[in-house]
Amino acid sequence: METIVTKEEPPIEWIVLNRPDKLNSINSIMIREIGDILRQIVDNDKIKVVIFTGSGKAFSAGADISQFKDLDPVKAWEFAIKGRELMDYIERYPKPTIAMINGYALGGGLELALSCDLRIASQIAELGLPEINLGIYPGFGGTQRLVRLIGKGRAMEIIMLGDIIKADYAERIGLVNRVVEPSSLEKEVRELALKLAEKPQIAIRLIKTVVNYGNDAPILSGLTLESLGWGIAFATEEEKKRVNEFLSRRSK
Ligand SMILES: CCCCC/C=C/C(=O)SCCNC(=O)CCNC(=O)[C@H](O)C(C)(C)COP(=O)(O)OP(=O)(O)OC[C@H]1O[C@@H](n2cnc3c(N)ncnc32)[C@H](O)[C@@H]1OP(=O)(O)O
Repeated sequence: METIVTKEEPPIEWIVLNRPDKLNSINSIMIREIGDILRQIVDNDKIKVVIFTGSGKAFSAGADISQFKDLDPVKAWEFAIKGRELMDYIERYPKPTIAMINGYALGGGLELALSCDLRIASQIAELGLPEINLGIYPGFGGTQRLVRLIGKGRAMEIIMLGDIIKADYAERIGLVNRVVEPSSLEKEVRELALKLAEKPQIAIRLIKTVVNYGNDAPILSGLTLESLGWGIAFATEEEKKRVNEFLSRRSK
């Protein structure tokens, strides 16, 4: 791999964006390599959680702007589709994903974090969608995912002004789940991942399916999906084991 470093630490797979001299900006090679590693590990049952982070002082400063100068409208469209399809794949990935935001998460970098299930940020992280300052706007799904995550008013402010915001404010508006000290970021994220890995994996997968597909559908369709998934959970060993354990403890 040229642009990422991966570390298998079962039950965790670490994917480290690794172009620190370019603040881990996302080029076509990185898009391909992230997709490749995710496809490689998707059937590996030892891996239960995927963590994305960046090397050096950034999570990622966004799409690689140096690639923009060669883009005509059709190539720009194709680049945006490739990036967006990767983000869609991450959002719908069958294993839980965490963005460990160690520094700048800007533009396409923040859009990658938005595709993850959870975002944990260092106190020194800075986030934003500054594309407007380049005369463009988020093209890896940010216009849609940010609105759904934090609401239209706040999303419009972030997308239209393009300001960089601090981690504490990002936590207050629900853009990140939690902010932690830089020195304890890795430890806290690892603990969170291990906690997630202990949960019944089929139920986790059902939650991801119901929440993600339900969120995009009219509420009655989402609720119907919820009921169907709920029924499927009753076909799992984990459900039987955990419900029986609970009931047998109470009958003693
Ligand atoms: C076509 C589909 C597009 C999909 C939608 C996505 C769009 C985008 O993401 S557009 C990019 C949005 N991001 C930005 O506009 C941020 C750009 N970067 C900065 O503003 C600054 O680098 C900074 C504030 C994040 C940090 O500043 P500083 O600490 O002073 O560091 P440098 O500016 O010196 O950066 C170091 C090094 O990294 C290169 N670099 C930084 N960001 C990018 C980037 N997005 N693309 C390419 N290269 C980037 C920067 O050029 C420096 O490299 P050298 O010039 O070789 O030293």
